[in-house]
Formats: sequence, C-alpha cells, structure tokens
Amino acid sequence: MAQNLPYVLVLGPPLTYSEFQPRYSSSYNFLNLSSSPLPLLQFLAAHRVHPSSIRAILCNPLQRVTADVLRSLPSLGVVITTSVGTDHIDLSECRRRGIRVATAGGLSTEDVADLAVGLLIDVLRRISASDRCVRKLIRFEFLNLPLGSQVGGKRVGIVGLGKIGMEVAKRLEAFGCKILYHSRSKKPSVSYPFYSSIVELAASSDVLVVCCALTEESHHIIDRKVMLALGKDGVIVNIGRGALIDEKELVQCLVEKEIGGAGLDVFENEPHVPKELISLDNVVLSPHAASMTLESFNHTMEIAAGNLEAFFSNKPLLTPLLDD
Ligand SMILES: O=CC(=O)O
Repeated sequence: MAQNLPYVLVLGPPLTYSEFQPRYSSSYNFLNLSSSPLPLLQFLAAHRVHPSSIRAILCNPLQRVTADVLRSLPSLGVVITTSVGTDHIDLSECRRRGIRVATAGGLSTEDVADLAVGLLIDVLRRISASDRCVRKLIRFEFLNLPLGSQVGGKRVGIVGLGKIGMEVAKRLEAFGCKILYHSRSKKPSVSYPFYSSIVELAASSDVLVVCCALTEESHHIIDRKVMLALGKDGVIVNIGRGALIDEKELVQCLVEKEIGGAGLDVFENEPHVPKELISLDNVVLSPHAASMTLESFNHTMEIAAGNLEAFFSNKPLLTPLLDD
C-alpha cells in the first residue's frame, strides 16, 4: 500500500468491486473490511492503519453504518453508498458530525420499476410457478396449474409515489391498470386518486406495490390490518425495503391465505428469507436484485468514483444526500 494515498474503508463492496478496486487503486488505499473476519478496529490494527487515517467509507445497502462504526473513525468525512436507499446509515450521527453522505443517485430508478412490474406479472400470471412445473414434468403437457389472473384492469395501489413509484405507475398504466397511491402528502401534479389512509388504499386495490423509503415512520407501514384490507386475492410487491412490511404477519397471511400472493425483492433480515415462503407457489422471491443490471452497476461505479474524487478534492459531491 502506498502510504501517501488516502485510505478508503470498504464496508460493503460494490458488486463490481473486483473491477472497481484495480481501476482506482493508484488513487486510493482500499481497505476491504467485508473480506475479513476481524472487527473494525482489529482489522485496521492488522493493516497498521490508525482509525484517524480513514476519511471515507464505501458501502452497499447490506452493511450497516452504525453510530459505533462512525464513532470509531474520528476523521471520517464522507460515507459513499452504492445504493439509492440510505436506511443502513446512521444519518443523524452523520449530521451531528458533519459527515457528508452520497448515494447512487437515481439512474437505477427504471431498473427497479421494471423489476416491480416483473414481479407483479410473475405472481399474477404464475410464471415462476409454471416454470418449476415444466421443469419437473420434463415432457411438456397442459399443466394442471391454478389459473393466473389478468394484469390489465387491476387496481394497483402504489405506496410511495416518488421517482420509482412514478415509473411503476407509468409502466402499469400502459398495461391498462388503474393507479391509486398513498404518499406522505398528496402530489398536486398527479391525477391518480390519493389515499391518506393506507388501509383504505389497500381496501380499494388488487395489488399493492411498496416503493417508499424505509424511515421510522414507514417501518411496518404494511401491517396485518393493511393485508386484511387488501383481501384474499390481493397481491403485495415489495421492491423498497423488507422492514416496510411486518414480515411475520406477511408470512402468516400468506400461509393462512388471507392474501393471494407476493413478489418480494427485499426481506426484513437479509439475507435471511423466512423458510415458509420457499414452498409457496404464489410467492416470487428475488435476492435484493432490483437494480442489478450491468448498466446500473457501471453507472454506480462511476458515481462512487466521482464522489470519492469530489470529496478528496474538496468539491461538492455528485449525488449528495448530506453535503455542506
Ligand atoms: O436497494 C438498493 C438501493 O437502495 O439502491
């Protein structure tokens, strides 16, 4: 390691880290904690790096940047996450310390919306379940599957009509769905019916697509009451964060057939997936992969590198969430 290069602590590597690291290793000393079994301070000691030498953290949404981690690094100036969501970062501690925070920006918005629509169609039309059936039968026959349900005409309640929610709405309108939404407040520029009560939104929807950010207020925004209001044929799609849904109740509602199905890209305690979900044919599971396209990842890598460069040359961050 060249001693004169700035140290960047990698808490959670970008998926493309194997390309990222060599490309930028002439500019930074990357210390990849996620490849080590050691706790942070022992890891730094093993590399003979003093905690106050760390000025930047690079992380992904699966690694929590807790107040403890932040407090261990007295000279930390920036946290750069390769995600859009920032619920894994203790933002109040960052604010208190004046630590800058940069995200992946918004380029994966369309990829995430595409996956939401994909999951919705998969659950309604039983694509994954049929695929499993064909593979098991080997010889193709008309399959004895329960019928799917038409996508067109469905009333889709979008929970969180931000950038991703709007892209989901745009796509589903083209399928002939009727869009309804719940957000923190009514959007003056949008003509879709607004529901201030999420239970009422659920009662008026065939499908709920959960697109909002995870905050203290939105934690378990989809609870048992919402699921019961959605009803026995209702479907939930979640591309936001696992903890937006009370997962225990979700599992119970699915097992007891209180709702009709679910398409889930995110889980409450990732990478743990409740085992009851594995055997349910009306549930489609995806491994937090909504933004996993080559295009999104190339872009994310460039944004992360641009933010590192901006920080170390005292310029404004490219995609700031907190900046001064
Ligand atoms: O989950 C992925 C993201 O927040 O970008």
